[in-house]
Amino acid sequence: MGRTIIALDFSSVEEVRDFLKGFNEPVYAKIGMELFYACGADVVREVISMGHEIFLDLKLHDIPNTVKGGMKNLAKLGVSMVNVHCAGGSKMMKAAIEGLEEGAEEMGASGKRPLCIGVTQLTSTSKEMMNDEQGIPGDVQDCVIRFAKLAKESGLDGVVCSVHEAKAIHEACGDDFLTVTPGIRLAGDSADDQKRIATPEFAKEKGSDYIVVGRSITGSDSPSETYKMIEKIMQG
Ligand SMILES: O=c1ccn([C@@H]2O[C@H](COP(=O)(O)O)[C@@H](O)[C@H]2O)c(=O)[nH]1
Repeated sequence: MGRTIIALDFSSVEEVRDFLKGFNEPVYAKIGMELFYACGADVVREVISMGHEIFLDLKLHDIPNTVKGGMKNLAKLGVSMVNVHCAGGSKMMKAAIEGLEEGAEEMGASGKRPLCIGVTQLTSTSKEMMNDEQGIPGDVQDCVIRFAKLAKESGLDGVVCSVHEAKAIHEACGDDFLTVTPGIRLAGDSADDQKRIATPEFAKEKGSDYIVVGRSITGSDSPSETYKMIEKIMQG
């Protein structure tokens, strides 16, 4: 599977089917709140049955017991990757892993624990927002590294961060610790609501393990050609 995860930010299964029809190869697809809240687990099962791999981006953030129960059920869907907010703390992150392990175990031989990654600071968050609204002083990178270390200590497999922090995270947490980086834009694209953006070329240079690309692919004239062009950069 590739290193470019396509964000399926649609509101109906028809749009998903129509979009994926244009791809003649299995892709790594991300299902987030918009699609999941509209279509539920059925759309996850359907996209998996088409041969695609799924990052289920629901960003759990609740008390440890609730996150554990939620993750136990998500593990039974057959997705490859799920996530939590690191701000939920180490107990919550450990509970997430326990839930995933229990869910995968209940699936028997067919159940492999999904990878679990922690959202550090959203790529739509700037230094000013972090300082003034969240009340966290300092640079975004310092906060992101602190969360990444906490996620690693809690047993997570990696983090969601921006490309700008990927290299420092690998230095602090090791090359095996995954960096999954949204906020990707092609040269000339609008940043939209994203603040910490980067091109696929820069993501490759900084060692992002996976990039997450939504609108630059879904809004392009030829999504499958744009995907192939981006994936070629990541594989290069
Ligand atoms: O910090 C984060 C975490 C998740 N996302 C998600 O990635 C995609 C990005 O979409 P674009 O259209 O490429 O901006 C979207 O589904 C977000 O929910 C993120 O952007 N930043």
